[in-house]
Amino acid sequence: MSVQIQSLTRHAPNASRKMLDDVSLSIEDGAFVALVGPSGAGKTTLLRTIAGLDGPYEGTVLVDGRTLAGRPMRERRIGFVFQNYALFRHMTVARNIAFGLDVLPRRERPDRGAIAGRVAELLELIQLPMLGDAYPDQLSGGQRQRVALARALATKPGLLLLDEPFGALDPIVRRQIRRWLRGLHDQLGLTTVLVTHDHDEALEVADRLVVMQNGRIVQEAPAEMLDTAPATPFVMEFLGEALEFSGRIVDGWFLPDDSNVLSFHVGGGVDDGLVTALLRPYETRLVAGEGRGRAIPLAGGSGGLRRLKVELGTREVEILLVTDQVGLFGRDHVALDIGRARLFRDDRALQHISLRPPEPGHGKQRHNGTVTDSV
Ligand SMILES: Nc1ncnc2c1ncn2[C@@H]1O[C@H](COP(=O)(O)OP(=O)(O)OP(=O)(O)O)[C@@H](O)[C@H]1O
Repeated sequence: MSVQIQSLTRHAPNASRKMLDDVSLSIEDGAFVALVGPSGAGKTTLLRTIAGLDGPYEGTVLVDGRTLAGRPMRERRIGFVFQNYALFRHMTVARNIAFGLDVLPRRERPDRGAIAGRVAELLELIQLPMLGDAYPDQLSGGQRQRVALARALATKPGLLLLDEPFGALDPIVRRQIRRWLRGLHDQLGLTTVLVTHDHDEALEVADRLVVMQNGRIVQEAPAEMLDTAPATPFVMEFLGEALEFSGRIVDGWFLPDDSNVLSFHVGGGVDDGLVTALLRPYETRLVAGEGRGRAIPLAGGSGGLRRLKVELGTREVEILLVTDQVGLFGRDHVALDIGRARLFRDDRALQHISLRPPEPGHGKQRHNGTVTDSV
């Protein structure tokens, strides 16, 4: 099932504040989309609006090309799972799963045998075939979460809306269940929208991320694209630790304010002026024999990366460096190469720079008018 949202705005009840502010989003049939962003960004509000649970709003929300208004819940083919999975404690797992079918009007309700068959099928699907007679209190958190998913799937929805469904689980179970969910999504041909705070979770499970902030969509893109070409500094920082360097563009070069950071060529067509450069700590490199910086190894680091403190003179930054640069640790007279930085002006990316392919000879840096090879 597809979802089309056009210019959606929602105000907080009895307030002029906008919970959603001119949101437009298109989710194609079969997509797995994650809504991410800080607390209060509007993720839950957007999800509930897609489900037709709340109103009123301005704009258009179409599910499979039709508005939900006036369509009874059971015709909408939408499954919902919330963080507090709220299974009925006095009902067995099987009765919980069957609930959505049991409450259908008589003429639409499958007969008892068909419901029992569907429940058995779903118990297999969630890999808990023996637990139909158990009660929720007898299950682990991860098992309960799978039952909640089975309950949402009982009426064969085409669209699955998940609001922080794994929030209460420990990290290991959380990782297992999200992989399982992704498999289920593919197997059943669902369209899934997942709200999560956790960008790692979103990156692992979803095809596309929608980053929200203050009721607006800041950027929507496949995960890799968000990291290579974040639209704003907020997106860059939301996705992981980032180092910030201020500077200026002059004649196609980025000239950093820190004297022990190397300038780099950004290509033509960029207006001169102030910019901010952001990059990941593991995207930096050290250049020996240039500048007056000092690199000091720190404890920690993983995956073949060592953590270092680099004293730049006016400030210090912590970077991650591949261990084969070990010869530089503890050396004076180093400079920092930040040629992989994304550049921003007025809080917006200079996209043509961020998306530029690596230039041949990357590593040739000009510093104080000279060109050196970086390590
Ligand atoms: N019933 C309500 N009345 C007034 N304001 C509300 C109501 N529900 C949500 N809001 C406000 O709308 C904004 C968006 O809230 P929402 O719950 O959608 O954010 P969220 O991104 O899902 O946050 P979280 O990650 O903390 O769940 C917030 O500023 C919140 O305070």
